[in-house]
This record gives sequence, C-alpha cells and structure tokens, in this order.
Amino acid sequence: MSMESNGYQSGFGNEFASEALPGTLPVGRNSPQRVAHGLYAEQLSGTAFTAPRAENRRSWLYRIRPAAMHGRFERLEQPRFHNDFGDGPVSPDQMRWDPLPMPTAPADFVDGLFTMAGNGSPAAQSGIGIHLYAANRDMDGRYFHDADGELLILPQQGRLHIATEFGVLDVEPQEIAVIPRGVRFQVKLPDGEARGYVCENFGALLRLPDLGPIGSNGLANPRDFLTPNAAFEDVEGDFELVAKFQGHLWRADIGHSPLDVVGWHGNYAPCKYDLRRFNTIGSISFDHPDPSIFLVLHSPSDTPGTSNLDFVIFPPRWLVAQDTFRPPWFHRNIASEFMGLVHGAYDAKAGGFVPGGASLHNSMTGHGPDAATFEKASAADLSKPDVIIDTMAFMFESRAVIRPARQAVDADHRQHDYQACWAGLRRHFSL
Ligand SMILES: O=C(O)Cc1cc(O)ccc1O
Ligand SMILES: [Fe+2]
Repeated sequence: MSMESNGYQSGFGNEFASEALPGTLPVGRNSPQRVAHGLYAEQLSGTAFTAPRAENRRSWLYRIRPAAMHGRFERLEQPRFHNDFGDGPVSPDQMRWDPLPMPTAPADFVDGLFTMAGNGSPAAQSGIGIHLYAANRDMDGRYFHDADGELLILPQQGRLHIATEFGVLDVEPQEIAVIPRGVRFQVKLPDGEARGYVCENFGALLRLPDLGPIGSNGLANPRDFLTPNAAFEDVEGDFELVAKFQGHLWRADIGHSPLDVVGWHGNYAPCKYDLRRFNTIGSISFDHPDPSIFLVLHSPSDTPGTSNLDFVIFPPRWLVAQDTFRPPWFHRNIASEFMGLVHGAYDAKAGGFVPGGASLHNSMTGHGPDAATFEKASAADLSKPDVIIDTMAFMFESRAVIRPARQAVDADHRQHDYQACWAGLRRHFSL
C-alpha cells in the first residue's frame, strides 16, 4: 500500500494551508478545544519560537494521533550512515569516486545510506553531512525522521515516492526534494532500484538567495517549488519508527502510521523542485563567472555571504563568451567543494566524472579542467556559440573543510588515480 499524491501547492516557504478532509483546519485559531474529525493539534517548530518573523518557520498539524505515541527508542546499527567526520589529519588531496555500487542484499532508503563526508555537527547546529544512497527495496512498515538536519535529496537513478506527514513528493532524477528536520517520511522506489545524493544540513534552513543586481526574477524562481497537499494514511500494524538523533540511528516500535496528518497549515513543510526549471544566467560578453551565479538554495552562516552550505547546479546552457576560456577555470577556493553528477557529462571533465560519481576539492586545493578539456577549450572556435546539453552536475559548497569519512577514503569505488587527470597538462611557457 502506498499513500497517493494529492497534488502540490506552489511557492517557497509560503504560509501554506491544506486539508485532505474538508473542514479539518480550524478557522481563526490553531488549537481549538476540540479539533474537527476528532483530530489532535500539534505544532512542529523548525526555528526558535522567537526567531525573527522573516526566518520563523513552523507548521500546525492536525492528526489522528500525536507524534509522542510510540515505543521506547533503542539504538539501531547502520554503521555506514553517520556524522563521524573525525578530528584528526585530513588529506588536502583532490578525491574522486565512481558511483556507489547498488546493494547486493535487500536495502531500503535508510539501509542504503552511505556517508561520504561532512563538517560541523548536529550538536553545533552547523555544518553538513554528505551521503549517497543506493537502495533496492521500499521502506516497508518503516518510517524515518532526521532530527539532526533538513535533508536535501537528489535522485540520480530511479524515482522516489516520498510519503511524508505533509503529503507526498514524487521525485525523479533532475528534481530535488527538501525534507525539513524532524518530518517523518517513508520512501518507496517505483523503479525498484534507486541511487542518489543527500545533503544533511545541520545549520540554518535552506533558503533562496537574494538576487542583488539580477533583479526580481531568475535563478530558481519561487513558484517552481512545490509543497504537497495534505494526504494521510490511517493504518495500524507492527511498524518501526527510525530516528536519526545526534549522529546515530535509533528505532522504536510504533503501532500506527505516523503519516496520519489530515490537514496542516504553516511555512515549515517539505518541497520539491525541478532543476530543469532553473533560469541559468551567465556571461554574454567575456569570462566564465564565479559559480555562485548557479546558486539554487543556501544555508547562511553567521558571516554574511559566507555559507554553511551553497547548493549550486551546472545545468544545460549556452557558452558564448568571447576571448574566453569557456569551461570552469583552474582555481583554489577558501570554501570546500563536493560535487556530484546527476545526468550526462560535466564541462570541466572529459572523462572519469560519471553520473552517480562524486568529487571533493577541499579548501585551497588546486583543481580545474582536466588536460583533455583544457586542450580542447584552448583551441575552440569562439566565433560560434557552444551549447551544453545533457548535463546536470551540482556542488555542495561549504565554508568549512569537508572531511571525507573513513569509509569513503578507503572505498573500493574511490579513484586513486584521480590526480592523473591533470598530469597531461603540457608546459606551454615560452619567453
Ligand atoms: O568544477 C568545479 O570546481 C566547480 C566550479 C565550476 C565553475 O563553473 C566555476 C568554479 C568552480 O569551482
Ligand atoms: Fe571548483
């Protein structure tokens, strides 16, 4: 059985309101003495009660049973999914990985999570966890919430049917889903198998960037974010509630589906966004701009302009700049860059960076186009525009060093020869 989608509401961080049964939402108050249909009222706060209004995020849920009803939590061992980024030496090497192999034993979305890297901690409410998932079965009688951060999910292969307390998100590769901290959900795999990337944001909630001189439109437009209409399931059984709490997983028995919210209103809710809707802006004169021009969502830190997380994409686009090396340039960056590829090929790498793969270029580590890309772009005919189609790369960029997890450093699917991609860069210098 799976909860059916009830459609979506459009907008980012709006004051939404939705009810799956007419007359569910109280009018003019949040917590009446008795809620319609015999439901319980429950508030879910994603920011401090007293956070400034522009940042304040909370929702009211009207549900069959309150979230407090479940058995006692005990530890659940899933050693591949954690926030142990270590505090010892971290190699400044450029690193790259092949796709996370599909599981050989049955694994649902939670079983299939594999921690790649991260920084900060849930305890500090700052930093990010970067994970991949590879799964081959539905979450069955199992529900999950992450108390440590909101989850930015990027399917790379296979669709996800994500049934949440707020309703259903159906997402496919080249779309993203954002599940707020604490929201309970269940993932089913309509295609039988699925793989993708997850960024767990321990810091300030993801938001749309200011647009500055770009103006009032462009990049990710707010109306393209879709939040589910209320949908619920009213089922009882021997189910399991899995919680991620302070870097570890816990499980509790639960006798009913926690996806029993019949109506809700508020501005703290899951959403999805189709990356193909991104209005890509670039140079129409000369020079390849800084990748901040490709910013979709960011989690600010306490230093203006310096993000805990910048989620950046490299979508299809025209390259027209004159007297310009058109692909991404060689560079070093105080921020740290974790990249993935959802679809196609990436314009800075002629080979080796494949869909489902990943790379890490940490603070001040030199990187840029591989030798083949450099040669090709240096000789390209700039009198003609070049169009990049069939591509969707992304970057999780963070102000703090992104520490690879031990299991990622040691993984069989790590490309130990990654640095060889620059070894063929020839000396061209002449006096
Ligand atoms: O490939 C990278 O490293 C990401 C990246 C892309 C780009 O267009 C400019 C800078 C940058 O770091
Ligand atoms: Fe870079």
